[in-house]
Amino acid sequence: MANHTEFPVGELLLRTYAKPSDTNANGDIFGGWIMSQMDIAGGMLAIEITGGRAVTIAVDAMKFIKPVKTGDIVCCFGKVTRIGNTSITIRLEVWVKPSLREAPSDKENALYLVTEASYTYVAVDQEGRKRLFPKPAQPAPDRADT
Ligand SMILES: CC(=O)SCCNC(=O)CCNC(=O)[C@H](O)C(C)(C)COP(=O)(O)OP(=O)(O)OC[C@H]1O[C@@H](n2cnc3c(N)ncnc32)[C@H](O)[C@@H]1OP(=O)(O)O
Repeated sequence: MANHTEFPVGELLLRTYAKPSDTNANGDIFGGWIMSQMDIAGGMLAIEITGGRAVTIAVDAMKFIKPVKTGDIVCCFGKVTRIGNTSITIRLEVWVKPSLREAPSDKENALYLVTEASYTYVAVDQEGRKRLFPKPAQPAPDRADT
């Protein structure tokens, strides 16, 4: 997978927080909940870029790097890495800002990478059949990259 950097890839697509109801018996957040947030985040970008309905066809290279705790602020960043005829692939990263209760110092309060993956979406019509979509004139904005 891509090299890890100090900064998130692409733009901020979704920001939420992890609730006690999203935890497993160890008190860590379920991987499935994180995958779901990533799917929602990438799906919104896919709809924007393909100009209509889009469905998830594949998830690749999913890696859970660090656990997420209850109260953590969960930020999904994404960047389009491939545009096909009917599909697009988006690299998604989840970065966490620890719960303020547990992060007394500035350093501990910094964002850190917890999960990464590539999600592929297919543009579909109202009947759920794949559809062609016009390719964007230029790559999607990459506001978080400097
Ligand atoms: C099961 C669920 O409920 S999952 C949750 C939500 N997702 C869904 O419901 C999607 C269910 N899947 C489907 O309905 C169908 O697979 C469809 C309509 C999305 C696509 O059906 P098909 O016409 O058979 O797709 P096809 O195999 O031709 O692939 C379409 C595009 O996806 C790409 N693709 C297919 N498989 C993969 C894969 N494993 N990884 C990456 N891209 C893939 C193809 O390369 C093609 O892209 P391109 O046109 O840009 O070159």
